Amino acid sequence: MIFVLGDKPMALIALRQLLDHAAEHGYGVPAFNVNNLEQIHAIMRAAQASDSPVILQASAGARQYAGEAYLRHMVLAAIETHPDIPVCLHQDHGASPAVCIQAIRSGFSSVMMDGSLLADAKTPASYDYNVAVTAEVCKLAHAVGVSVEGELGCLGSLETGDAGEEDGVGAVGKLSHAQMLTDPNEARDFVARTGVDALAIAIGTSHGAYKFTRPPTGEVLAIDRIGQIQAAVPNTHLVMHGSSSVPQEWLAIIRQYGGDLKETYGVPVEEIVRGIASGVRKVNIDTDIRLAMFGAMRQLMATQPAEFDPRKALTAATKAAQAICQARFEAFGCAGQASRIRPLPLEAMIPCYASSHHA
Ligand SMILES: O=C(CO)COP(=O)(O)O
Ligand SMILES: O=C[C@H](O)COP(=O)(O)O
Ligand SMILES: [Zn+2]
Ligand SMILES: [Zn+2]
Repeated sequence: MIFVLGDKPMALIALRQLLDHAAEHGYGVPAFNVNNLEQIHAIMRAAQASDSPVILQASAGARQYAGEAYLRHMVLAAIETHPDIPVCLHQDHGASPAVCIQAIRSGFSSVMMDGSLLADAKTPASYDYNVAVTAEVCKLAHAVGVSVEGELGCLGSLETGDAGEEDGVGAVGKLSHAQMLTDPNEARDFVARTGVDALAIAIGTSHGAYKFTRPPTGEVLAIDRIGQIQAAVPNTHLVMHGSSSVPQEWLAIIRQYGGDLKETYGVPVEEIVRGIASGVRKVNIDTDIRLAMFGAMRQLMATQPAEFDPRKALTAATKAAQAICQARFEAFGCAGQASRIRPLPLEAMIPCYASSHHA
């Protein structure tokens, strides 16, 4: 949506328009979680420096942390400050249609209805439940031009069967491999029955810092399955959750300055790039920003013990996060794309959803 404040145009974009562009030009867009001013600064500065379009995503927890109005106004401030950067504001892991409706009311241009779990965000849901809630959200969101991401399969570790609930979004207890790997045939049926614009898939990634106990092989990170899913739903944009790379450099800094993080490995950037070549268009990243910010703050506080201005620690954190964001924009092929996109008003998107799936 291009709208004008004073003499400044500003660009909010629907996820569908952004990912259609990414599909057409063969790149992927990182979707970074935001909770506060510094994370938004870091992402927007990295986007500005690399001419990249942006997906800012907020969890229900983020809106609770910041407060709905604060979050909304901080994102509006980002859009006002960077009028030439298309910004998609996306609800991450909406646990129910109600959460998605609240996000739409807040001005989000995209919502995720995560119906792979029940509304408690813990209990694996039936396929029929997932289809029903996702189709309901598509009907309501598309009517006002807002895009929808659905999810099929539960995120979890193929190494252990644990779903890993540390971020408050994830199944409890053990899951079977069948629950943790998206089935291509089911994906075809799911897309046809719901009308989702983007589909989050389960391929062995999980949220948080503890994804793999050793650098992942194809046994525990099923990148090859992405191609099979894409062949079944060639016009649907695929989404990888739990896609932090868990940089060993930041783990080392956190440990050096007193942190207690165990040995762990994330999703290598080159594996994400392979996923993008197979149809992944949105790549969710939260943990990497958390690790970089926390590492930078620990380092600053340990090395400058006389300092007491919180802005010093937060500036170090912002710079560390910005570097991670910029590296991901560049690796995923986003750099240079922002200036090639003309965001449409959400109203103009309404007929696009009704027409056959994706251009
Ligand atoms: O998937 C995510 C948010 O939806 C974030 O994943 P990470 O925990 O790997 O950063
Ligand atoms: O999907 C999980 C994201 O990392 C958000 O986590 P959160 O619920 O702690 O904000
Ligand atoms: Zn889920
Ligand atoms: Zn996620």
